[in-house]
Amino acid sequence: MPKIVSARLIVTSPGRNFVTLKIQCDDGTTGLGDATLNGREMAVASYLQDHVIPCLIGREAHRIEDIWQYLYKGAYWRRGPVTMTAIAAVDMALWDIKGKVAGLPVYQLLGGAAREGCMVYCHANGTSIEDTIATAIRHRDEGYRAIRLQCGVPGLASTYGVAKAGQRYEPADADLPSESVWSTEKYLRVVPELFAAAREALGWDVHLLHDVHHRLTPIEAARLGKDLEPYRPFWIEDATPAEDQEAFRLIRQHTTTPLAVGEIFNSIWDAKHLIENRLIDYIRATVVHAGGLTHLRQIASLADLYQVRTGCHGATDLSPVTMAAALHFGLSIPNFGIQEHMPHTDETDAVFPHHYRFEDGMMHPGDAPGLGVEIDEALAETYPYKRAYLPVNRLEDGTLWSW
Ligand SMILES: O=C(O)[C@@H](O)[C@H](O)[C@H](O)CO
Ligand SMILES: [Mg+2]
Repeated sequence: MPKIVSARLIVTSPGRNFVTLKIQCDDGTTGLGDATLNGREMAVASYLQDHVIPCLIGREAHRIEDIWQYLYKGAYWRRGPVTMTAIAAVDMALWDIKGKVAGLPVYQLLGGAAREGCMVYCHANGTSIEDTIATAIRHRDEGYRAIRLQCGVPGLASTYGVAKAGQRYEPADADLPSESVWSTEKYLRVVPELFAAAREALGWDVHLLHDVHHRLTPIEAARLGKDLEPYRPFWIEDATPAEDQEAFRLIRQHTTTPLAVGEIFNSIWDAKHLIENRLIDYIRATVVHAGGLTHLRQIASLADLYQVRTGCHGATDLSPVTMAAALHFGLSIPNFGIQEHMPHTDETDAVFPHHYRFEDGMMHPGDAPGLGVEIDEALAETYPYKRAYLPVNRLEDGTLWSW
């Protein structure tokens, strides 16, 4: 049985910041785990370095469940994004090690392929409706079967998910959070126009998605869901802030547009009420922020009882290690729905050589043992950490609203 002899962190910024945990065993096997918590990266790095790594040394790497329970229950302070991201990093690295020792890709350890590949959706972000649709057409021609549409809002400056000409939002350049102005009224006028134009231009054979980024009230979200119904969106995401989960009942009473929630969830307890009350259709919890494969599997199993499917978060602030883990997971579970795919920069792909691949709108994790991702540490060192944040938004009168 391989024993853990060392564990260390690699922090690199080849476009965005990534925190990676590398665990090494006495037989020489190494495993990688993603520990990236966008905008709060160093908090997780410290949690691992100062508190978790000392507890790992000498443990049997194959005892994944026991180590998970030890880190979760032993912390006393259960749940929370920092804790659960740190546990996720350890968990991913241990599955990677188990796969390498067994000579099997992780999806085989999870039960084997339940489908041929994972359908992914990409992003079409534009400054205008025309611009967004031109990007969407390009992505469809690349083979994507599902596309998330976000466009600039006339009269508003750009913010995350809403771009304006000459003001494209660049998170990695912001040393402090940038501030933008938000207007729900203006936003709610443009999204149905975008979807109408998109169906006109793209037809009905491609799935269309939209992310609201938690910026609406329940009745506004209900209105948006109804307005989009004629265009059959695959989902609207994060329609309202999910702290108030009963809000989704109100949205549901008004619209059959499918709802996706959960990229900021870190525990099955965040998702339980929404799933058991059938208030959502897709759960977006991810490997990296929801306690790793060990815990995400529990969330997906609960969701499966209620025909809620997965739609895991996959933005570029989740590292290629998470992308690989998500694909092993998605390939093997019964209730996979869709996986987000925002391609990383070439620099990031070079730092994290990997075996996953995109073909014909689907992704596959590949058949290399373990997760199938490595890290080029010398190259990683050439991209030092740079503090970076998501933006914040205020209403036109200055009230702080959302990110
Ligand atoms: O659904 C998405 O891809 C966005 O909401 C991203 O999650 C955001 O950049 C934080 O990672
Ligand atoms: Mg989102």
